[in-house]
Amino acid sequence: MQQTIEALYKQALERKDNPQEGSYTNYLYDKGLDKILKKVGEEATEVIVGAKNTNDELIYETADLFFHLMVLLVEKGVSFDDIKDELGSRQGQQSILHERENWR
Ligand SMILES: N=c1c2ncn([C@@H]3O[C@H](COP(=O)(O)OP(=O)(O)OP(=O)(O)O)[C@@H](O)[C@H]3O)c2ncn1[C@@H]1O[C@H](COP(=O)(O)O)[C@@H](O)[C@H]1O
Repeated sequence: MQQTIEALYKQALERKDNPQEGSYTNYLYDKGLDKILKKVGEEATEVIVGAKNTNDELIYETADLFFHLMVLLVEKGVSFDDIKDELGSRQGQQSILHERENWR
């Protein structure tokens, strides 16, 4: 079974709107922003360590980081569309940069 990052975001949003008993996501919301930021920092570090070890470890830690990032976005009231818009706005910029490099 596969899970998209957007579906992960929606799940995190659903937990915010409808808290569930025993939910790890709700545990993070209850602890607050500093706890979520601490987890994002830890998971980002674990991605770096994982990348130095094995791809299996890198994949595992990346999934952890994505999950905690989605919780952070929900906590801060940033929508997934905000991220998609930002990424979309860079697509054009990137090709302009490449064109400039090709002129040199
Ligand atoms: N993708 C994830 C996911 N990735 C990681 N984790 C949790 O993140 C935690 C990270 O482990 P750590 O050892 O770093 O943390 P810990 O020691 O358990 O807890 P801390 O006190 O350090 O926060 C684990 O408890 C994992 O279960 C996740 N928890 C939930 N999800 C998704 O969110 C959905 C809803 O989950 P609940 O909110 O728990 O119902 C799930 O069905 C999943 O799809």
